[in-house]
This record gives sequence, structure tokens and C-alpha cells, in this order.
Amino acid sequence: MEDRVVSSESTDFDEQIELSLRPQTLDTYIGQNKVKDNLKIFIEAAKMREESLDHVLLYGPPGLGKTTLATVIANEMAVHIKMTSGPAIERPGDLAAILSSLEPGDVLFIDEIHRLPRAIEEVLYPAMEDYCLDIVVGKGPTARSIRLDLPPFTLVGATTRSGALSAPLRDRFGVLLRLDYYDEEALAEIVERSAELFQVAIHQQGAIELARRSRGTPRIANRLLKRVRDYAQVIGDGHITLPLCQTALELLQVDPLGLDHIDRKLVENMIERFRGGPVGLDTISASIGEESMTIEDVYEPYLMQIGFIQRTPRGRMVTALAYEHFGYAYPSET
Ligand SMILES: Nc1ncnc2c1ncn2[C@@H]1O[C@H](COP(=O)(O)OP(=O)(O)OP(=O)(O)O)[C@@H](O)[C@H]1O
Ligand SMILES: [Mg+2]
Repeated sequence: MEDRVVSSESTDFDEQIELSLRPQTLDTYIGQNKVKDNLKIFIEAAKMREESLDHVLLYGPPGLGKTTLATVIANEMAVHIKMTSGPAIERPGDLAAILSSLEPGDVLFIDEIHRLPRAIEEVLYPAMEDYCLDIVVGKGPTARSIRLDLPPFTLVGATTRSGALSAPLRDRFGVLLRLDYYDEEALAEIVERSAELFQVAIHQQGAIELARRSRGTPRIANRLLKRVRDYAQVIGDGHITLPLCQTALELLQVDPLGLDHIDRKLVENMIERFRGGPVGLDTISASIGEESMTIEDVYEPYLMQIGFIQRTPRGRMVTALAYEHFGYAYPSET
């Protein structure tokens, strides 16, 4: 996969800056109002009953703030958070070690929870339901199962593919929250907040322009801001103005809708070689030399979100909107 400035996936570069930009409380977590309203009530209720918060599943595309929200939940509940991920837990013992280190009420965050091995999932079920662990000790005829009690805790799971989660696991979450792409207003607010933390001056129109080109994704907004700040310092006077944003983003090859050469390649390929579709995912994959999974998880979601590609039972189709945006004549029906 190529490096792209508009990729929603995290890079080392992002990780350095993201830590400092992560909001710590629900009030500073911008946007996602439905999610926040629900969480506020559940958190309040759990606190009133002096219980741990129900297990929470966060799902949605990369870079929308799942990890951030998990930290916010722990802060709001005033408990510790332990972070791990599905692929990092290889053996039941790994999970048992983490679980038995929790204090009452703590949050255990499992990122990419859909990648948890099945054998581990089974250890997780009684832990989630009854706060206990069934561990097998010994081997062969002397093997026996012992039950360990755990403190009440909150599992916060995050996934970009909720469909890949097994039904028994999904059913054990009391709270399911779906994060959506952010609207322009929320993203502009995020850009302004980050600019303040970076101590760089940004004009409102500049913030709106960055928001527009960030594909509904805070991670991309923050990354574009950081790049544009460099341009402002080198070719401008340090202020991020609208014309400066436009120039910088053109140099970065991010178009007014936040699309880059990969989006263009994908759509143009469908138009030129498959008359705009319908064309199957695997055929697209073979023709542009990218894995189907990458296309489905990384390239396509935003193109679908803005209505450039549609999924039909017979395959993907390019819409009239995309023809127009990339300067093609939409084939008339004859
Ligand atoms: N609601 C928000 N308000 C302000 N900033 C946000 C918000 N959500 C996310 N961010 C910013 O976007 C960055 C990316 O968020 P985060 O790492 O939580 O995404 P993620 O959904 O966990 O992504 P991934 O799926 O790749 O793990 C964070 O560093 C944070 O600065
Ligand atoms: Mg994350």
C-alpha cells in the first residue's frame, strides 16, 4: 500500500502528534453528539449505582476517535485504562494476566477486537458475563479447571469491521456505539482546537477548507493541519489563511473533496476499463493491482460516503457525480 497524506490509517508520524492532541473528556471530545449523549447517561447511571460501566463496543472507520473515546470513558469514570489489541493476545494466559491485573471498575481496551483468536474469545465470555476466569491447569488425566474471580471491569472493544465480530462476542456488549464520519463544522472545530494546541494562528476560512478536505476524519484533519503549518512557516508568514491552505493542499495533491491520486486511479480505472461498472471487487483488484481487502476497507468507504461509488448486487458502479468530478462525460442511456 502506498503512503498517502489522506490515508485514514495511523502512521508513526501521527502517533507522535496524536497523543498530544487527544481530548481527555467528553466535553472536549468534539462531534459524535449522539454517541456522547448516550455515553453521558450510561456513565452517570453507573456512577450513581457505584457500579462498573457496561461493556462498550465502538465501531466505525479508522481515525474517527475510537481509541480516544476509550480513554475519555476511563477518565470520566475516574478509573485506569489498560490497552491491548486483538492480535497482541496470542494465548489464553496473556488475557488472564491482563484481566487479573485490573482493579475494580477499570477499563480494559481491546483494539481490533475482531482479530482476537477464537480460543481467547472463549476465555473472555465468562469474564465479561460473570467476572470470572476458567483456567485449565495441568495436562492429560490430571488436568482440572479452576475458577478465578475477577473484579468488575468494563471491556471497551474497538473495531473497524463490526461484521467480522462473532455473534456471541457482540451479544455480550451492553452498549454498541457506532462512530460516523464527522461533518465539516465539527472537523473545523477540531482543526481550530489542534491549531491552538500547536500554537499556530489559523483563519476560520482556512480551518473550513482543511475540514472540507479531511474526508470526515479527525486523524486526516490533524495531519493536513500539520503539513499546512509547515508551508505557512516556509512560504508564508506563519498564519494559516485560506489561500495558503489552497496552495499547500494543491502541492500535497489533495483535491477540494479530499481525494488524491489513488482515489482518482480507482475511479478512472472503473470508468475507462469497465464503462463505470457494474464491476466486481476482485476484477477491480486485479486491474489496479491492489488487494481486495485494501480496496474495501481503505479506498472505497469514503468514495461511497460521498456518493462516488455505489454497491449493487452485480458489482461496484461509478455514479454521475464522480464522472463529473473527474471530468468525464456521463454515458447517456441508449
Ligand atoms: N472527537 C474528537 N475531537 C477531537 N479530536 C479527535 C476526536 N476524535 C479523534 N480525534 C483526533 O484524531 C486522532 C485519531 O483518533 P483515534 O486514534 O482515537 O482514532 P481511532 O478511531 O482509534 O483510529 P484507528 O481505527 O486507526 O485505531 C486523535 O489523536 C485525536 O487527536
Ligand atoms: Mg485506534
